[in-house]
Amino acid sequence: MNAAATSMPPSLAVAGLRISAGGKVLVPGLSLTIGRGEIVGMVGASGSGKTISAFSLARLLPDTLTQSGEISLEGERIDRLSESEMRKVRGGRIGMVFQDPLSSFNPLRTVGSILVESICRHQRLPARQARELAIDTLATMRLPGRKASVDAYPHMLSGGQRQRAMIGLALVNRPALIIADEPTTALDPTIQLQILALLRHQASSAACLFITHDIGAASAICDRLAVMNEGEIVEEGPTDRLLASPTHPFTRELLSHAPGGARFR
Ligand SMILES: Nc1ncnc2c1ncn2[C@@H]1O[C@H](COP(=O)(O)OP(=O)(O)OP(=O)(O)O)[C@@H](O)[C@H]1O
Repeated sequence: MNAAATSMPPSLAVAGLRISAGGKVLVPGLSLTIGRGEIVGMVGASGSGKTISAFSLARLLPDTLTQSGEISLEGERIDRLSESEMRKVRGGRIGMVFQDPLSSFNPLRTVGSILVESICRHQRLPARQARELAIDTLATMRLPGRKASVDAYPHMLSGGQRQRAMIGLALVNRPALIIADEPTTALDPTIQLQILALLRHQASSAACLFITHDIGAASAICDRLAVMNEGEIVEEGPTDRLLASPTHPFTRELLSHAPGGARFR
């Protein structure tokens, strides 16, 4: 790594993130750093705080939850931005992939028009160029028949194709950070592998936070794992090291319950 690269701030740096619901503290003080091109898997049992932590990075928590703490994207404190400034960050510098693209995509809009709108808003390209970029992006995501996919409505695509389109939408504006929350949980295992490989390959220049309860899926694509329990990261380390020699009792328990363990490696 050269001197310029080492002096660059990480893509994401979180320090002292605290999330509460009324008087109840759900996440007491989370700190996490993700470098450019790195994929970090946040794993843990249901209710351990993975989703609320991920959503808080994009400031997407419901009004019933409050957050504090520092969130920096490429060195810029985004926790200090106004809501209207955050709207430019979401979909632009932060791309998001959720479990169920059918409920995230507007059913009345073609997949292409959803991409075009996002490209025009964040890259300020004219509509014609935006449509070309949408077509190219969907082709890169290996959706069939170039123009057929761009003009398809979400319900016309299979679950796997929809998820590819959602990854395309998350990546099209070349974000600094991708938040992928259980992106393959609803898909069958053979498709899961393809989608994870696509995410790994296409997200190569962004930082990616991959939320899952499936340690096998995390081990397939993550450089590092962060194990969550009751709102705290109890263990963090390179994927191979953490899977081979977990030190925290909760990590050991999580691994012992993983069906097939790290089955993709
Ligand atoms: N809107 C809310 N109001 C109050 N508490 C909430 C709210 N949303 C989530 N919680 C609580 O926050 C905690 C963490 O929830 P979260 O959804 O982040 O867990 P998770 O690790 O993502 O679980 P899962 O794998 O089941 O999605 C849980 O105790 C949950 O009940």
